Parts: sequence; C-alpha cells; structure tokens
Amino acid sequence: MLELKEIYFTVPDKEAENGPAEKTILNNISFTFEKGKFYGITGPNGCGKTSLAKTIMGINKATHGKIIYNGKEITEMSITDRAREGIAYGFQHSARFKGVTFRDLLAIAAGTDDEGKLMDILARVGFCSLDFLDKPVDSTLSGGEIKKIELATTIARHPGLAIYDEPDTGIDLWTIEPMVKLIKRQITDYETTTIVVSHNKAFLEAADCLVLIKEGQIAYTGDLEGAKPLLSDLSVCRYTDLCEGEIDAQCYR
Ligand SMILES: Nc1ncnc2c1ncn2[C@@H]1O[C@H](COP(=O)(O)OP(=O)(O)OP(=O)(O)O)[C@@H](O)[C@H]1O
Repeated sequence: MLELKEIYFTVPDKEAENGPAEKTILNNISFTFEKGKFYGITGPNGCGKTSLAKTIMGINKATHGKIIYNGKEITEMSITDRAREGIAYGFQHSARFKGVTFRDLLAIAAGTDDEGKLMDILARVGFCSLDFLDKPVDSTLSGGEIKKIELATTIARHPGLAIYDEPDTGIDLWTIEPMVKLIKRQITDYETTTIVVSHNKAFLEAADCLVLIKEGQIAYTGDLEGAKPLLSDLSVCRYTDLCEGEIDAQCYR
C-alpha cells in the first residue's frame, strides 16, 4: 500500500518578475494506492502527472508532505533505496545504452542469467526469438522495441509497486492491448500495485481506479464512468480566448 499525505512539489519560477518566486506543480495531493490494484493517472498536458509519478519514485523530492510505502516512511529516501523497497519506474522516454545487450539489462533486472528465465520474461513482452537477447540496446532499436525492453526490465524484478509513465509512447495500436494484458497478468500473478500515467483509453478502461489530475490537484478519483464528464470537460481547449483560428494553430481539436 502506498499513501501520499499532503504532497506538494514546488520549483523556482524562472518567469516570475514581481509574482511569487515559486511555481506549485503538485498542490496538496493525498491519496492511498491499495496493494494489487491498477491505477490510471490521467489529466491534461502539463497538469502534473509525470511530476507525481517522479515524486513517488524519488526523482522529484516532495517539498512538503509524507509518502508511506508498506507502512514505512520513504519521503526522504533516495531513488535507489526506494527501488530496494520494491518500487520500479518505467520512463516516458526510454534510455538506450551503447555496448549493452538486452541479455545484460534483463540479467541485471532479474538478478539471474538463466537463459530459460530470461526467455520467459522476453515471451511475456511478446519477443519470442532467442536472437533478441543479444541485440544491443542502442539507437538501432525502434521506439516500440525499446519501450518493450523497458517494460521487460520492470516486470523482471516483480516489483511491489510498478509505475509506468506513458508506456504506450511509440507503441503501435496493435501492441497496446497485449501490453495492458501483460500489466494485468503481473497484477494477478504478483499482486503488483500498478500506476500507469496515460491518456490512452485502453489503460484507462483497464484500471480499477482513475486518478484525474488538474492543475496539480486531484480533481477526481473513481471509475471511468464517473470520470467521463470531467474528461470531456478537460479536453476543451484552454486557449480559446487567445486562439486566432484552427488553421493558424494547426489545432487538431
Ligand atoms: N523540475 C521542474 N522545473 C520546472 N518546471 C517543471 C519541473 N517539472 C515539471 N515542471 C512543469 O510542471 C508542469 C507539469 O509537468 P508534468 O511533466 O508533470 O506534466 P504532465 O501532466 O505529465 O504532462 P504531459 O501530459 O504533457 O506529459 C509543466 O508545466 C512542466 O513544465
């Protein structure tokens, strides 16, 4: 179980002239994520979703508030110590490593070089070929392949809490459903508390609970049905007052 108590995240406001010298990115977030449940964090661009995910992982340090994981306060813990406690994080933009193969990355994540076990993890993310193990994790991989690799290294550790930031970035439409299934299977098999930051309908439909963020605050928690009116409200453009017309702005709305 993960408890967030009155979490704030503020940064220096570089644009401030006479205004406040700080920008509040997360504004008094309190929420409890139950063990083994699937949570979808969503909301408009720039509302603070990634900031919240990073604050849970310790990449951002909360300016105020407490984070309690399985009864232990982790607010001041480093990223590494949080990882040791069983928290894993999949980045929105995955890293590539020159000179490192998929086998190396998986072996580090899984803590074993047993080929059978590594192949089992590979199969879970939809790579069936043994050849794939010795592919370098470098710029020759496609965006979708690198995303799958990141997913594989996250599940290899069977974390107690898995946080995925926009896991569908670069993934084709046909791979999203299997990805959702895989995440759900991890939850069933290992009771992994799962947080997915996403705008994607497939993840939002699969989640047990949605957490809707608006301007750094929780605007809604609950099921998708209840979120729908708010989601359509939030999709309304915030810049209509300034807008000079759709063609000018290349607006897709
Ligand atoms: N370290 C930081 N310093 C200054 N501003 C920041 C910092 N981190 C985040 N922000 C700002 O906070 C706001 C929220 O960012 P965040 O990445 O959390 O949004 P998001 O909801 O994940 O957006 P998206 O859907 O576009 O990925 C943005 O305006 C961003 O520029």
